Amino acid sequence: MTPQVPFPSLFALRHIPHGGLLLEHPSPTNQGSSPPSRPRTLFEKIWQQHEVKAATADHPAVLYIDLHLIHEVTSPQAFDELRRRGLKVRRPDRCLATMDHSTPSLPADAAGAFPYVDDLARKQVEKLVENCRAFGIELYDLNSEHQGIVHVIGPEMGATQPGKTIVCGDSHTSTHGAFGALAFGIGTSEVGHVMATQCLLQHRPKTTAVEFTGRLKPGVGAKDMILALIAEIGVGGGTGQVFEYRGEAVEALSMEERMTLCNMSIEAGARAGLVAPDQKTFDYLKGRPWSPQGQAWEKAVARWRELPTDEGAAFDRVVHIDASRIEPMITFGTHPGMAMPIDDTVPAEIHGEATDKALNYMQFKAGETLIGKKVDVVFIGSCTNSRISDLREAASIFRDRNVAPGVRALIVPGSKKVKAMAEAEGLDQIFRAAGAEWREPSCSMCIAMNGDQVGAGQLAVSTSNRNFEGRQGKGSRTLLAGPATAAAAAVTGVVTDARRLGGT
Ligand SMILES: CC(C)[C@H](C(=O)O)[C@@H](O)C(=O)O
Ligand code: SF4
Repeated sequence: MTPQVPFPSLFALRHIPHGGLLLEHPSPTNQGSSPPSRPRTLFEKIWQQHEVKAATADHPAVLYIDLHLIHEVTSPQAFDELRRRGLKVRRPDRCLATMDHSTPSLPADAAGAFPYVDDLARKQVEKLVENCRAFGIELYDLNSEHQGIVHVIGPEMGATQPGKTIVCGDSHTSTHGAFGALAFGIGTSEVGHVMATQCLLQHRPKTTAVEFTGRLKPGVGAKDMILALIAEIGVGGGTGQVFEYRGEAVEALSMEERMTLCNMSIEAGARAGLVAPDQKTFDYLKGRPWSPQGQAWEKAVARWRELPTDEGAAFDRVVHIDASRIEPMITFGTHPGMAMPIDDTVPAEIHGEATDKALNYMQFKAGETLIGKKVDVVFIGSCTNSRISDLREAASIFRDRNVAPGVRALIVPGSKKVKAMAEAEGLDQIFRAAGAEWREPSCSMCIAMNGDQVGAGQLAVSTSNRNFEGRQGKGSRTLLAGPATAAAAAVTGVVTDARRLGGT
């Protein structure tokens, strides 16, 4: 019997902009857990391998967690709770901590002191050092060559691997799904729970296959794919779901682009996003510090090859997007679903929701184009777009050009490793010569917790993932876009379609 799919009304009422890229239908069959001989999805395989105890009528399932990523913002109360109860971290070897949110993007002074924005930020970071030491957890602190944004360093270190369950007290944990890991954000009390038990109580999500058919046009990337998807299905379109991104356009993406895609799954409300592991995944992971080595590597790859969704496996829902029709995207409003092709005009409503309140905040009018709007700040960074490929894309536009007068351009690599790689290639020289600021790894202006802010009323083009009111600083106005669009805005001083500039 086909179960009810829980969100048809949203789709029935929804306005489908840009010529209907999307067709949506529930797939014919769907059952709960059953014998392994039945074709299974990637999600089901990981879930079944990690279900310590199945859900009952009044109790969620108990799920074993392979990797717990930790940062300074959502861990202090969890550690306090362990202390209060006299508990240890059950598997410190399955935890990995870094500092990113409250950490300065400027280097230490000559005496080795870091320029924290305030005492709270300093205390948060110091507390993490103290807690990781006390509980025996590996930490990449500000002096470590491995430090960086939590969702950048996990994959980079090879800690993120196919088939793992990965959690972190952070909503963009979905990023790690790019490797075929079931990865999702958890709350602070759950952080404590996982620390103490290495398990988590979870309600089983539904599955959605997001099929990107066809190939992307030149000048269109993973950020555009995910913004196009969220614009189509809405910020609630993935609620209660795990997305599996599939199809030709997804297979063609690099691992870094797949991370960009999975990163913003949560912005559609999805619990997690997945891409099936393939040769690109294995090639990316081979030889990384946390990756299996020697014979263990061959065994792991053999196991990982079993993970992709079986032929004929059923999803609860299938969404089709024609990738060949996606244009470079930009947001115009105050959530990531308020996004449109960069050449379009600002709509008066989206998904049946009037946009007037958002447009009022953004100081835009329905019917106008954003092309040519004067920009104050450009931010290239965040766990969405701060990896080496993003910086290369941006550098190709900055090369032999200058940041436009009156524009502040801030470029923040996602990790120390990304920074070192970029510097080895001379990308920092390109950015600096253009007049951009080249910073130290941190979340920086994505969330404005470390003092890097967009001023009140200023308009920013940002490669990050959230454009909520005040997200980048009180009164800040954010346009989310990919690295090429952000770089093009920096060098022209206005919102620009990067394809018109060349260089990408
Ligand atoms: C601070 C943290 C809890 C938060 C999150 O969960 O995502 C942050 O990373 C964000 O991007 O808003
Ligand atoms: S870069 Fe931004 S979105 Fe990513 S973890 Fe940091 S604050 Fe959250």
